[in-house]
Amino acid sequence: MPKLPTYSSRLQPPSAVKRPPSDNGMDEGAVSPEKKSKTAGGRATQISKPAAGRGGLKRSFSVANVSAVGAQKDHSKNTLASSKFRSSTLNLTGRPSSVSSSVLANRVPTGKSKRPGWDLKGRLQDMEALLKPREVEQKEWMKKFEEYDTRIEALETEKTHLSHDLVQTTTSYEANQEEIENLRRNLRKEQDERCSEKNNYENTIQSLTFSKSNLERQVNSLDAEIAARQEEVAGLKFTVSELSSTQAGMEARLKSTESLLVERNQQITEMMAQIEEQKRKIEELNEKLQQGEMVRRKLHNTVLELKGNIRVFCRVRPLLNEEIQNNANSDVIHRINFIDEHTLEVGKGVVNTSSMSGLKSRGNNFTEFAYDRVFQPTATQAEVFEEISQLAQSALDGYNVCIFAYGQTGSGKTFTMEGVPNDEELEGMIPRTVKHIFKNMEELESKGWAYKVEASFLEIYNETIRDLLASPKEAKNLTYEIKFQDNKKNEIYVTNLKRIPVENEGKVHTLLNMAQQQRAVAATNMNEQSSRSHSVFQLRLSGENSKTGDSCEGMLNLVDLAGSERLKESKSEGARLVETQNINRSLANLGNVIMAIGQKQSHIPYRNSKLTHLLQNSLGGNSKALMFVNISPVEACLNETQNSLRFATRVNQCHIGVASKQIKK
Ligand SMILES: Nc1ncnc2c1ncn2[C@@H]1O[C@H](COP(=O)(O)OP(=O)(O)OP(=O)(O)O)[C@@H](O)[C@H]1O
Repeated sequence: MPKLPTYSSRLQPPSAVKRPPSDNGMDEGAVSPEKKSKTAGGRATQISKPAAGRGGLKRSFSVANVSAVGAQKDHSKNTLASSKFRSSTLNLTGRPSSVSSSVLANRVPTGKSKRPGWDLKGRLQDMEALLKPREVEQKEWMKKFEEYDTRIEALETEKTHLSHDLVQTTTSYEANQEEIENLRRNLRKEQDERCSEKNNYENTIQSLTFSKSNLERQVNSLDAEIAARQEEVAGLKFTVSELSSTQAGMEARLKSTESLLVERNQQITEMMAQIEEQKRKIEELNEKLQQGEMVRRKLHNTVLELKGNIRVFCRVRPLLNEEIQNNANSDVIHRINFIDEHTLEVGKGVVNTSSMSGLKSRGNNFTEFAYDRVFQPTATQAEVFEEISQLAQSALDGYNVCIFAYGQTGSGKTFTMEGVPNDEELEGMIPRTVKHIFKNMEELESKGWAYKVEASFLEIYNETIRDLLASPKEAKNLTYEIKFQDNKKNEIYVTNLKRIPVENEGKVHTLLNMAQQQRAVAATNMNEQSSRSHSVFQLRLSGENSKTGDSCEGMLNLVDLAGSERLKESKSEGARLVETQNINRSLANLGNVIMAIGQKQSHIPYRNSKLTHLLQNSLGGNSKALMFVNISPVEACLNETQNSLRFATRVNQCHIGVASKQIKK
């Protein structure tokens, strides 16, 4: 495309020419004053600028009055006119401009000489000749400009249309975008809904599938059940038919049974009569049994009476380990001869063990002692109890029974009475008696006897009574005195002393353990030894016979006496001396009481000691007593042994009368 002609600042387009607003939004009036002033000063500024938006069309023009880029078509027309005019501008100095000169130089007819200065006419002709092609050229240019203008106008119009289209397109694009967005949103919503619907359907399908499989299973089991029922029905049908035939047989048998029944009824009536006869016989036998029991009791009592109401058993304990060592490692007892099961002899002579008979022969200075029974060191607890078990029976029959162990300290009294705790073989007379009593109580139950058992356990130390079944806290500030229950019954009791009901054998063991603990506490607190006190275990047995209406009340006293050392032998002093004196006094009084009873004295000195006072009812005429005299086999104890044996002999010689049964009133 040809370049647009430039405008000369000096050849401005007519001011009347109407100019459109510039492309960049600035109209002619928007030309800065600075530029206007510059233009007014006649100074022209050449600006060469690409005509943007005009299809790459470039124009070069003066900005004397027009500063806007991309002038409109009117403006273009004016500028073209100016350009035509400018092109023909002459240098007023009489010389053509450099461009025009060359052009003119080109137009001056070659071969003609240069007109002289004065030939103005000629020169004017030359110039007109030169201008003529210019005018033609100018017309062409004008035509071209007009074409350009038309084209520009068309382009402008097209542009306007395009802008309008663009706006419309943008609007519709935006509307479309919005609609698309809406559609997308709707689509997403729809997708979500469909998705949740799909999940719901899937869940429903799953549960339906599960239900279906369940139902299938049910159907299967029902099918199986139906099959089983059908089988059952078939079986039942078979059974019914069988039963029907059986029924027919049964009916036939029933008829025969009925006749048999009549026969049997007759037999039963006969048997009933026989049973009545048997019952009568049983009652007769029961009566005889009761009478037999009474006879047994009487005979039992008579046997004991024949044995004597106070009996004495002597028990010699074995040498203990330490004593064996001191006895030249021998368990041979040198100072005691066992003659038979009733007799022994004790002395300082030499025992001859080499006699032909095998029996130890009597040496010099031996004294013989005879008792109801003599137990050698080898005698077991069970063997000893065998001999006293009848006394336990007497307590159940309603007698007062007293079993006591007498002997010096360490002679085996406690071993005999209590034995070794928790060792069945070595348990002593108290636990064995209790066991025997409860066993007999059970047997007597079948004969109509029911018993109530109460236990007390006390200790007499220095003539003071202490309750071994009461804790120190319970016993605090309590005094224990021996009193008569009432004058009629003559029953002795100790004030504040605990009486604990005993339902079984086990309870008695608990009480024995409790008593042992109390003794241990007392021993620690008061620096005393158990051997320095008398301990008395009492069992009250009240029986009633629901068949015969009989009743009885027995009392069993099991006494472990304090050591019987003589004052001289004990060499005690101070508090121990007082203890020993008290013990000796009470033991001597026990002997005196027994003597007085034996001699049937009018006054029995029961009240001279707490022990005899307490045992008054069990040492009197209507009681049965047994004394163990416990003997130590140690040579060094020989004197005490002899003293004990002498005391026991005195007791053994007493006849304390005929025991009488205590009938409960
Ligand atoms: N028959 C026996 N068999 C075996 N050991 C016995 C026998 N008798 C007593 N003993 C033992 O001899 C020792 C003294 O016995 P025990 O304590 O019974 O004498 P005690 O006369 O009660 O003395 P204390 O008056 O001091 O209470 C104990 O170790 C005991 O186990």
